[in-house]
Amino acid sequence: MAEIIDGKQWAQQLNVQTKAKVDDLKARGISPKLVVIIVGGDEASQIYVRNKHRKADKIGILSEIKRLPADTSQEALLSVIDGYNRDSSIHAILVQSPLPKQIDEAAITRAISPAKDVDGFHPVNVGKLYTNAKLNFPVSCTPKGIMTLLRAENVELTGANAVVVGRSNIVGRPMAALLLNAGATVTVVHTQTKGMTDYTRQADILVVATGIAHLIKGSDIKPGATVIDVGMDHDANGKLTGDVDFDSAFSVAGKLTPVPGGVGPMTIATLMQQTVELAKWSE
Ligand SMILES: NC(=O)C1=CN([C@@H]2O[C@H](COP(=O)(O)OP(=O)(O)OC[C@H]3O[C@@H](n4cnc5c(N)ncnc54)[C@H](OP(=O)(O)O)[C@@H]3O)[C@@H](O)[C@H]2O)C=CC1
Ligand SMILES: Nc1nc(=O)c2c([nH]1)NC[C@@H]1CN(c3ccc(C(=O)N[C@@H](CCC(=O)O)C(=O)O)cc3)C=[N+]21
Ligand SMILES: [Mg+2]
Repeated sequence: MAEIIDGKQWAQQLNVQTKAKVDDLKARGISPKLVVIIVGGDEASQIYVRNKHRKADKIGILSEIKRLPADTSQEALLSVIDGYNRDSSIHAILVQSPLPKQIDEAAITRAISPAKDVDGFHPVNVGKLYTNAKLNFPVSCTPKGIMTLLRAENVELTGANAVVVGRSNIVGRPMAALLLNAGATVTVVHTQTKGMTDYTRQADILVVATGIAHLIKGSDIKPGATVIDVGMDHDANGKLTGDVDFDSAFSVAGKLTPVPGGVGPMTIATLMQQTVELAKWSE
């Protein structure tokens, strides 16, 4: 039977540390500030944005939500970003994905100042991550939060066989880079992989980020493995669930994150942590 990784509890611990850092910065006259830009009315996005806003408030981070209509042009969004890039009271900018079709996400990613890129999506920051630069720079919050979880849980990273399911810019790719930098042997599998479960069954650490509910079953998992479920999916009844079939995984895995209460809270806590880091690095 797996040990359940309590992401909520580890997130709370991180938030306590972050709050102390906010208090320190404030005593020195710096008030960390995050701006979240949301284009259109995607309901799931609204929930995440509200959660982020509430958490920032509790920790003492200033946060602003900029809501733009769904028909906002790319030019108009670029000009909003430019305003925030120039505003020295703002330390962190997040443009919530997904964006409407008329907007080129990659162009938006490149427009955010790398120094305010709290998602770590800018090619300059991705390059630093991929080259394992010994510098201060932001990293995508979900995989960075997963590394914090793995370390908090004392999961051996050096020489571990790590398999990442999914290759998105937000989760799979930065996750693979972080695990590689930590000394794991990393395999990334995706929709074009032949015999995907031959790989997952070798994984000491299995991170699943596909958006496919219950894609990974207990029989796809190496006994005793640490399984990190990033998925935020909905089952047939519309209930929030993960990419891992929890019930069958539970009897095989060594450690397992639940959905909700696993990776999600760590993502938000890491966003807060990184907002404060950006404020500090900007001094
Ligand atoms: N908890 C959190 O903090 C966060 C949760 N999420 C959740 O994580 C999940 C993934 O998000 P994201 O990475 O943005 O999703 P994307 O849709 O951008 O990427 C999904 C990846 O999974 C791969 N994939 C899809 N189906 C399969 C399959 N059947 N077998 C193997 N690989 C497959 C895709 O492969 P290919 O490239 O070949 O198409 C793709 O690389 C979603 O449920 C999302 O809601 C996302 C961000 C943060
Ligand atoms: N630019 C950008 N950056 C992101 O980081 C980003 C994004 N766009 N688009 C959407 C995804 C998704 N995401 C989540 C954040 C928190 C929870 C979260 O708090 N989940 C809780 C609660 C879920 C609930 O109960 O609704 C949990 O899993 O326990 C989930 C998912 C960030 N994302
Ligand atoms: Mg896809």
